[in-house]
Amino acid sequence: MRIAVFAGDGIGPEVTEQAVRVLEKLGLEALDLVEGDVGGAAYRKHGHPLPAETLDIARSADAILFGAVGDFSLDHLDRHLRPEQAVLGLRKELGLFANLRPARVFKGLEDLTTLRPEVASQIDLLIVRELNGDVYFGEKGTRTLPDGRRQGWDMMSYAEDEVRRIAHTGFTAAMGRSKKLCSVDKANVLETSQLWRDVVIEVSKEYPEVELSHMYVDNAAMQLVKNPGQFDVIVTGNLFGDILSDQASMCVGSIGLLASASLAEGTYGLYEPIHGSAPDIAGKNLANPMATILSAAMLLRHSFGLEEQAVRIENAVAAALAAGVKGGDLGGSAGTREIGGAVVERL
Ligand SMILES: NC(=O)c1ccc[n+]([C@@H]2O[C@H](COP(=O)([O-])OP(=O)(O)OC[C@H]3O[C@@H](n4cnc5c(N)ncnc54)[C@H](O)[C@@H]3O)[C@@H](O)[C@H]2O)c1
Ligand SMILES: CC(C)[C@H](C(=O)O)[C@@H](O)C(=O)O
Ligand SMILES: [Mg+2]
Repeated sequence: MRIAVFAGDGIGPEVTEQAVRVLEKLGLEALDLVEGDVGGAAYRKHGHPLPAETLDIARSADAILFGAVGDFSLDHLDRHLRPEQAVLGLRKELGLFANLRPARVFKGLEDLTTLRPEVASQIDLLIVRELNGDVYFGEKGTRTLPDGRRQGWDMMSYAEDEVRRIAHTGFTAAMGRSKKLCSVDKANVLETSQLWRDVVIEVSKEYPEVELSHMYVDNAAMQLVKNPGQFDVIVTGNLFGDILSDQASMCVGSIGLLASASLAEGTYGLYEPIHGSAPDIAGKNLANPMATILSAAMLLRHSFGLEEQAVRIENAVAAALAAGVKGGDLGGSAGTREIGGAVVERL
């Protein structure tokens, strides 16, 4: 089992190191980890955030464990050279169209979220975010209008096949959970969203057991705070899914807890925490590595079918939290390495 490890920038290397410790401790047969450069780190070394060598490594592997990319000191570069292009490029080049972002409250954290405990404790949801389309990948630019004003523009679009395949992912996920799917859009304003809604309704005919609902994204943001327990699976576009998943992370305690899987057709996937490179805490042993460790669990489950080992990791994280092992993000004092060690001990 060949896993590409792309640690990236900021806290990326710190949190990835702990996830690798966990994977190594499991004693998996034929574990083959191969590192590659991405993001700002790759730009500084090779002049590109996603060098051809890295893409080759990704293609030679069965799955990718990804840390984070982003470096504010490189934000002046042309967009195609900015660190974030590494993760965007991998998603597009490798056809990673389905982004699964689960959020649930771990035992013992009910009092640590920014919601009231009785509200937060209801959360066990999955955001299915489309990852290859939307305003992220449309044409974009800046231009000067005839009257001299500068204008930035980004084209938002979804083609029906793009909506259809993520809708199937959403319905399939709902079938495996409590058979409730909420499609989030902005169909009251956007044509892109109206097509999204129409296609989701068409696809729903193939899943008569699933209860489908629709919600506008502004309301969804509000409902996630008011009554998040109402959601099971949410399916949504690239931009709305990005925003709602950061919001969901605080509803369960911290962005340092939310893992994700970015899946292609088949078993190939990229697995990463939903957070970024957190330059404000980088290099200080302050980052919570649990989101990355939980992403490694998703990797074992989705790309290798190793359900038992995935559950071992998830249980070890839950046990560490229940024992009070918490980083600064959760009001505790455990450092990145200590948290990694606490999980490893409990595997
Ligand atoms: N997939 C990715 O690689 C990815 C995702 C999001 C942002 N980014 C990039 O990361 C950089 C920073 O972006 P940002 O500040 O908006 O978002 P961020 O997620 O990096 O950080 C937001 C806040 O959350 C905190 N935080 C994040 N992860 C944490 C962890 N594991 N433990 C404890 N605290 C944590 C940070 O300290 C910060 O205060 C930018 O360059 C952005 O483009 C990359
Ligand atoms: C870094 C950025 C391109 C990325 C996104 O917007 O998808 C990030 O915010 C995420 O959630 O993975
Ligand atoms: Mg994001």
